[in-house]
Amino acid sequence: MADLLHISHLDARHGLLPAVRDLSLTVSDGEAVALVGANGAGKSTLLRTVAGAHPAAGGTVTFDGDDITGLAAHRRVTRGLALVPEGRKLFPDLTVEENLLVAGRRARPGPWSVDTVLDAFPLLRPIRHKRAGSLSGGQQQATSIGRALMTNPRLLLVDEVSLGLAPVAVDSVYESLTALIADGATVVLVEQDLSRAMSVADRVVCMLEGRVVLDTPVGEVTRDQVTDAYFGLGRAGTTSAPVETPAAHPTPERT
Ligand SMILES: Nc1ncnc2c1ncn2[C@@H]1O[C@H](COP(=O)(O)OP(=O)(O)OP(=O)(O)O)[C@@H](O)[C@H]1O
Repeated sequence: MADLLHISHLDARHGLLPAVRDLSLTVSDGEAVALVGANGAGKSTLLRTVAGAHPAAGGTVTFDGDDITGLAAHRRVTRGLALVPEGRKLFPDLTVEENLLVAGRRARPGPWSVDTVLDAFPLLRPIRHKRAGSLSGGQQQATSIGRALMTNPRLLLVDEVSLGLAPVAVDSVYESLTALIADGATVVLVEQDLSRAMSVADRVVCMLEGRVVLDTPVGEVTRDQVTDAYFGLGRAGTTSAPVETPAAHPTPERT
């Protein structure tokens, strides 16, 4: 598989606070990567920096062979990068369909249209004329992913896929995501539910304090090894239960 995204020695800050530190990562065409890590590990900042929504303080982002480190976010969209942001960020007064159509105005040529999005996310079909602000969390997440698909991305970055969703909504969103991945979509998804993440991804990348501490094919790592990396326990290979630390997310386990 060819490299689609290559991140090299990337730094990103919030004021003086380093959120992403000297981070290097490659995503190949057709790969599904689960990006995991505790609260504050830098996952959202990394995705936002790749999408151009946050400035890089150092390093480079190369997409399909071109250095896009200084490129405006909307130009990255036209090159095929789409971000589903944390918190969905829909237009609450527009309907589902209108939210999709707005994104479609920046679309690259490709298979995605309102109809194909509604096929991929059947839960949206009966509510296509409802205001986005009136939807449940799961409906909003599906709309937000659909909106990103409308740009016909080559790489889909999805932040916090299941955060705040009811279990039945998580099932539904993942059913659609799984089908997209099976269809060959290139996806990086940030997910706090490790089991979920590992069930759909080819590779798992774990961040801790702005750095990658684990980057491995899903089939070559146990859930406990990922949990250890997640908590910075440095004892990958053991099968001991996770230990709560103040920096850790309270619910890495799927309940
Ligand atoms: N807008 C901001 N202003 C200041 N600091 C920020 C801001 N956003 C994030 N940070 C800080 O940057 C670091 C990385 O945060 P980031 O949100 O990227 O991590 P994360 O892994 O996505 O965590 P979470 O799961 O909580 O979203 C944290 O220390 C966080 O407090």
